[in-house]
Amino acid sequence: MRKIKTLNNISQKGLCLFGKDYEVSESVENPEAILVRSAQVDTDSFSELLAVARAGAGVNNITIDKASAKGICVFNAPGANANAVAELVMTILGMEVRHVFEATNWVKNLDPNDPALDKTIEKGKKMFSGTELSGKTLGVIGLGKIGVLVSNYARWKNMNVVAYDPYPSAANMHKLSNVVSVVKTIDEVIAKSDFITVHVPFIKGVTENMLNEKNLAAFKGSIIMNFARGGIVNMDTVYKMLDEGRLQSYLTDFADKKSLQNPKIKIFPHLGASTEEAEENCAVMAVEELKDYLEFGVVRNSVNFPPLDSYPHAEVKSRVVVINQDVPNMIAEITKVFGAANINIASFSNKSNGKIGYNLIDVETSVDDSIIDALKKLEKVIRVRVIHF
Ligand SMILES: NC(=O)C1=CN([C@@H]2O[C@H](COP(=O)(O)OP(=O)(O)OC[C@H]3O[C@@H](n4cnc5c(N)ncnc54)[C@H](O)[C@@H]3O)[C@@H](O)[C@H]2O)C=CC1
Ligand SMILES: O=C(O)CCC(=O)C(=O)O
Repeated sequence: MRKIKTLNNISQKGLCLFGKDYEVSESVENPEAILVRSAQVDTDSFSELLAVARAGAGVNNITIDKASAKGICVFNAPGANANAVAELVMTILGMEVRHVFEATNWVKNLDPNDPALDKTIEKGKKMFSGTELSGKTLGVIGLGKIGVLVSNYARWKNMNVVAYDPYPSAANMHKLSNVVSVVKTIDEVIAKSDFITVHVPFIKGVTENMLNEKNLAAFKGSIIMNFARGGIVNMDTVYKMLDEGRLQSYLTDFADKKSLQNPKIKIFPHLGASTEEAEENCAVMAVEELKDYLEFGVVRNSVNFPPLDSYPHAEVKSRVVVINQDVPNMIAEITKVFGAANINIASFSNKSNGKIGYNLIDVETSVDDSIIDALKKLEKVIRVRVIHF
């Protein structure tokens, strides 16, 4: 029985794919794999752990470096919740420029017994007169799965879009509307935008404080949105800009203590991915990734291991998975162990990503413990396991 620990609420649509050979619950001890959304995972706390799957995009809640050092594969679910976030961002932006949050709140707090209620409402609505999105410029920082969708939705609303991403992927760029203006610096986005939205991962020391006092000095627009992660936009700068009237509002999925008190900051409860569709998509993708990894050693959508998507052919009896540091001569060292034991290798697949070397060695016989021990003894080998068919 394979043991899977779930943290957070994971959609049944994904969980039911595990099947009868899996014990899946929050209370599982010594799990082989963890399925998580936003909870913190310290991979060093689980001695048997082979893999962690994030049913979502951001992996800053998982100790990736510790995981790599122990040969634990970490997956995410790229794009599976992107539409949910993109729709929410555009919805909230549309509501904000029309002052919908304040307006509905004002109506709700009127005296229900006021005989002139209709008149009061008609008279008061001028307080909430807004602007339109059409013709305004949206700055998009990060053109990944979410940023591209946000850009395209903004174009459909007849907005101008100016966007920046230092590492755009071809797959994402092919999906981007060809009238989006892609610029080479974040400063250009800031200078040209009426509204800014960020869609990059939080990476300490890299995207941390990516929007800050220095570059936001050039912002002449009114709204900044952060539905990516707290820490990407420098909050001291936001408070200062709001106080000085240089910013109308800050809309975010991530609260900090001080922001709760500020009426110009609208905070949502990390709501971006909370749709039935996104939760199902993420859970299904994450469970499929975990099952393929545990049952076949296949690596798809890992954030720390190289991709290796190869199933064994019908005669294969054992698949040996060797995870090593990505240094020269490892393939020779590994194959030598099989040669010395006079075992024919039916198939050898190897991929590396500069940090991790990942090998799948298929044989048509069983593999005894002495081979595994010899592989484990190789310097720079991090982890070895055998999958029997
Ligand atoms: N509020 C919520 O519920 C959700 C929040 N998120 C957050 O949104 C982030 C983005 O999600 P996706 O678009 O799905 O991820 P993605 O991986 O498809 O896109 C991220 C983009 O950021 C870019 N990027 C990386 N480093 C950068 C840097 N230093 N400067 C500028 N761009 C950089 C990448 O090149 C990539 O194009 C996630 O990492 C996560 O933190 C994601 C889903 C739900
Ligand atoms: O699972 C969630 O609700 C959060 C989603 C998220 O932040 C992500 O996918 O990065």
